Amino acid sequence: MNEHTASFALQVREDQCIGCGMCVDACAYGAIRMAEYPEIDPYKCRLCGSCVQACPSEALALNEPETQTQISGGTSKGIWVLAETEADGTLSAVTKELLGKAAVLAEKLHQDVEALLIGSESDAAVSSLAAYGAQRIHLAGHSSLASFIEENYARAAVQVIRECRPDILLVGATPRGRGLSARIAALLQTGLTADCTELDIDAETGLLQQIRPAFGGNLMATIATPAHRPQMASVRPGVMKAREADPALKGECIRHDLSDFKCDGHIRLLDEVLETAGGDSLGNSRIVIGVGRGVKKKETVERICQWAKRLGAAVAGSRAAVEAGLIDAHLQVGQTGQTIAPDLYIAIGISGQIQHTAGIAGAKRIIAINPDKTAPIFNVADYGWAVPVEEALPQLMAVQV
Ligand SMILES: Cc1cc2nc3c(=O)[nH]c(=O)nc-3n(C[C@H](O)[C@H](O)[C@H](O)COP(=O)(O)OP(=O)(O)OC[C@H]3O[C@@H](n4cnc5c(N)ncnc54)[C@H](O)[C@@H]3O)c2cc1C
Repeated sequence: MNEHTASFALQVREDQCIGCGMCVDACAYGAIRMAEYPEIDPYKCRLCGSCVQACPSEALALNEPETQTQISGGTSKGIWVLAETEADGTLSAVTKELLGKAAVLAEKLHQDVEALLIGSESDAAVSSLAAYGAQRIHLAGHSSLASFIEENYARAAVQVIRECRPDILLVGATPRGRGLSARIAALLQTGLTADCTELDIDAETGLLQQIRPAFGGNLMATIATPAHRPQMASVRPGVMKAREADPALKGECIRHDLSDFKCDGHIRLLDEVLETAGGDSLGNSRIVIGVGRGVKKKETVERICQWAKRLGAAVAGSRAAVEAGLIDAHLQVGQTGQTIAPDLYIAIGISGQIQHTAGIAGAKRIIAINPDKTAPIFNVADYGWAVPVEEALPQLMAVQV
């Protein structure tokens, strides 16, 4: 067997290999190179099994359970958070929130909170990670990680994770984190529960309970990863609570040697374009006005936008409002849109289906404006006004702020 078999699911039985090279031809990913025996690149191999089928001498075999058990060995330790930074190098809000939850989990498991920061060694981010509770900060720096390329970041993360074997890895379900976490989980052959709304530890088994809405929000599913490590979960921004930062806290910094790190090579960054669509500002706004299908007219949405400007509020919308062309898709709030936690959410013409309210669960106060008194939005609203938007808006706009 070659060197990959201990940590990789595709085995090469050298004593059976006749050196025909049919596996090389069969591989659609260019993952096999013929030396004396086939050499598998674990980063390129997708475990599709084409080479196994093509091999006339049964010299290749997929051995998933054995590999996964080995990765899952009993030595996994540490609640890790995959840190994400903003363009200015500061820590993203979701990273702080995940560190807050990691501290709660770590206390239950008597383990440490650790953070993995890829590509950046920004002092601000490192001291911030420590201040928010990371006891150990793993830095994975390399020239090819200066810009975010998902494939390269995933490989770097996997290299460090294989070395340190964390028990749990939490990732922000941001546009970056979603793709990255999926790649990391696939490379490590472990499970990943995306978009968790709650995390806990099972008192009996010590397993991470990964809780999220399922079947269109009709039930809450609790998912566990009993046989693989790390147990991976992604969490949307705004769902968990960050703990207070303590600048006096100092974390241990561990720089990982990635000198022999090989980047994917398939993807080259040609240009970076600044995203100005405004979706980010939604997450940072203290007041958000949600537009629903009940608003009906574009002109009414424009008037709501004028009112929002006066209030210093951002405007978002329901999926039905997006589908009706009233609101841009990147401003959709809910299960398949953004999760927000403003101080005040004003829902206008929104019925309040679970798929929408899943995105505003963290809002401190909710005001609902809807002529239908039986609309479910009133069940979650702190204040309700059962009038049509056409009647409410002129009165709201007349109020001096
Ligand atoms: C898998 C899945 C994922 C989904 N993800 C999301 C998601 O991320 N976000 C999301 O929002 N939805 C999502 N949905 C859709 C969701 O189920 C609802 O269909 C949607 O939220 C309804 O939007 P709405 O409240 O604007 O429209 P409606 O349900 O049509 O409600 C319109 C409301 O406007 C009121 N109204 C009528 N006239 C007026 C008036 N003149 N003034 C004021 N109010 C008025 C009505 O009384 C009604 O309550 C998802 C659905 C599925 C199945």
